[in-house]
Amino acid sequence: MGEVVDGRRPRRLARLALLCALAAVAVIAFTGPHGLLVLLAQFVGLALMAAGAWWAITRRALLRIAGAALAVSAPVAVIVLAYAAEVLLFAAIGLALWLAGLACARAALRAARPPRPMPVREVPPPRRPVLIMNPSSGGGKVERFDLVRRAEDLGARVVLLDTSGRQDVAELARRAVTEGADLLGVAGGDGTQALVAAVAAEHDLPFLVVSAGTRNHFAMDLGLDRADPASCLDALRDGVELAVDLGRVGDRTFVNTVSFGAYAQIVQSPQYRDAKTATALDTLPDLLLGESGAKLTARADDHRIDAPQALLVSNNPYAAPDPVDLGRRPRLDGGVLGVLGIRVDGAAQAAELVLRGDRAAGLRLLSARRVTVEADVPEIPVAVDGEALTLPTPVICTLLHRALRVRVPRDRPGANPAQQAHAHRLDWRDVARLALGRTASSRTGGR
Ligand SMILES: Nc1ncnc2c1ncn2[C@@H]1O[C@H](COP(=O)(O)OP(=O)(O)OP(=O)(O)O)[C@@H](O)[C@H]1O
Repeated sequence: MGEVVDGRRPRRLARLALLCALAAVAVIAFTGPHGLLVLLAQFVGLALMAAGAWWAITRRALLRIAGAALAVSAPVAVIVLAYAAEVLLFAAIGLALWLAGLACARAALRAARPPRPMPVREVPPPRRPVLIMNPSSGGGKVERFDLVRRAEDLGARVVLLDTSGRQDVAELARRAVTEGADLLGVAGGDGTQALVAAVAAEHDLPFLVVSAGTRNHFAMDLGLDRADPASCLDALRDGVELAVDLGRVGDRTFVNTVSFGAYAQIVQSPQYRDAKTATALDTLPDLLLGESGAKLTARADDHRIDAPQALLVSNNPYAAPDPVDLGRRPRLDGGVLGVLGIRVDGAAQAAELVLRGDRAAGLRLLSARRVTVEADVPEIPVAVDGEALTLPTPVICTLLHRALRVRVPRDRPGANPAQQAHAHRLDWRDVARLALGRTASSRTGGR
């Protein structure tokens, strides 16, 4: 299913992007020294905001309040300064032009290098599908979307989880296989998806994802509709198959992420479920300033990440940092883990992170086939697809390449290239090349 690419579209969009960017610069230049002063103040304001946020999360009592006050007042001060210097309107127009330029630049690169969709395979419909449904997921989406009746109408057998206790979901899935299931599916959160996906992969059975959880990150990156979980059931009658990777951490399977460090430690706390923000605010100062929590060292293939405060290992890398694609993976069949490590030691580094993004020294973005996490303690908290666990060190993460057959509906929003995440970082040199009618280079994000 090749898409016809109009060769002139990327060039037009790239020229429009450059025009918007130049117009933004011209508008600011037009305001003279006042405008330039406000522009400079914006960067200082951003740095102060980040420093204030750092103090707000790593200190307690008065220092915390002062930090929060700085984080809020810095951007307000920039707006007041722009107003006093009578350049507020021009600053707003300049910002709007700059954002429009960014949007056109991104669209130009996307048109020039459309994301390559994951290959699909034609398959006959299943005859004995079994779906495990969690009535508590997503605040009761199974009932709200009438998923049991709809699935049964399409010939599936539904196993409803009893959420009054903790059921062994993997065991339920294995029993369904013994009883002859030729497809396993889950309507529930990502943690439950991972448990059943492991059983499906073990038996080389197709797996069906119904986006009935709260976050549904796996469903999103498969291109499924998160707003309408019932649409995922279309895969039972008119489905196609994708072969995607499965992550392994120790002897467990994960579909999205494994998180180490501050986040994993916080979600372990018994108070976390009832009071998320209060627990995080209470624990973060000690965790981030190194007074509690294990000291981690990660090895991602040949790279070493020393003492990260937070480390995220993902089943395939996330898209290059971009406000539109943030939190999405362009593909799930690339055969590599994504690795993101953060180490921030003070307010100055927090400011650098905000101003320089993925170019900041405190942020490491890598891809690797194997990640080993060591610690100065025998066990560490690990969040696996959002589930809080404690694992013995060293913890090893690997990937099983294309180990899971996922049955998805033929028509799904994420199959549209315009909806797919982009793997490339926005580079204005590429946009300029496109505007001149040359092809953009094919660098990928990550370092
Ligand atoms: N194996 C299980 N047995 C019984 N109840 C379960 C089981 N797994 C989850 N639950 C219950 O179901 C609730 C919802 O869990 P689930 O992770 O499926 O959905 P969610 O939390 O809405 O989604 P997300 O994982 O995206 O946040 C949990 O709070 C838990 O009480």
